Amino acid sequence: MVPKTTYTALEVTDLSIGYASNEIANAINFSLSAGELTAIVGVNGIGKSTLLRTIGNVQPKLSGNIDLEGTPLEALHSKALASKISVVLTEPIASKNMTVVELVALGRQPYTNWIGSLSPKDKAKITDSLNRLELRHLKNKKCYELSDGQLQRVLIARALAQDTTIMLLDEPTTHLDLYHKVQILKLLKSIAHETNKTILFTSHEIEMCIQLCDTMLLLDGANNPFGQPCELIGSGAFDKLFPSDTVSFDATSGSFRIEK
Ligand SMILES: Nc1ncnc2c1ncn2[C@@H]1O[C@H](COP(=O)(O)OP(=O)(O)OP(=O)(O)O)[C@@H](O)[C@H]1O
Repeated sequence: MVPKTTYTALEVTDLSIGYASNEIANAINFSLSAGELTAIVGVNGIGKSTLLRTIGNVQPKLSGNIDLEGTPLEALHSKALASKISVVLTEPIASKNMTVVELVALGRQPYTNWIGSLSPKDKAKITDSLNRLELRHLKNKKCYELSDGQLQRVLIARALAQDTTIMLLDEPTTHLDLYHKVQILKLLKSIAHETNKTILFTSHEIEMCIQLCDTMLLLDGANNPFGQPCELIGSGAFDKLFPSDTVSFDATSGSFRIEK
């Protein structure tokens, strides 16, 4: 277990995101400590994936600031960035012909030498990631032989092997059944708390996030409230998320109720 140190791992200030001149969301402000599990939630098309990709430097911001451990994102060179942020996106992977262990080993690329040979430290990180994601028995399987849930765990293992301060995941529980959704979120929580990594992910599982996350960012196209789930519930942040004649939020149980 990595000793807990609290410092600001990621700070987002007055961020505006979008595509070319098309602004999708603005006034995004939040700050994440090391060892924190945080979900970005909000309705379809509000900009959750766009925000995650912007923080991961996959696409440019429109304006505002993104600071990683006090350094502006744009001041970091790609190699330094790859040792600070790992990103798991929803796009299908091009390398399904690889074995599980080969794909996880790709996470070590920022650290390997010019011929890409793995040091004992690289091998230890790969083994640790496979163990933590319960993938040892699958390590020699081809990725195309895996179920969606198993592949999701492999992609998280690759990001974990990258050993970055911050892990970004776009909808890590899509396609999974209820049990495996909970399993993945609990796993992410244990990784964040036990290894002091900051994990930020997008999700539609708002009720699950309320129960399992340390903090949540609710993209709502207006104020984008951020805080601990209980604070967001207390401030009524979830109440207007969906049209109340269809779905309403019950603050006592922290769950949504379908209006019949
Ligand atoms: N490559 C792109 N070019 C232009 N606009 C885009 C692009 N990708 C997404 N958008 C638009 O940006 C907006 C936000 O999309 P985004 O995928 O970030 O939302 P989201 O909250 O993640 O949605 P969902 O919950 O449906 O996954 C949408 O209106 C979408 O049409």
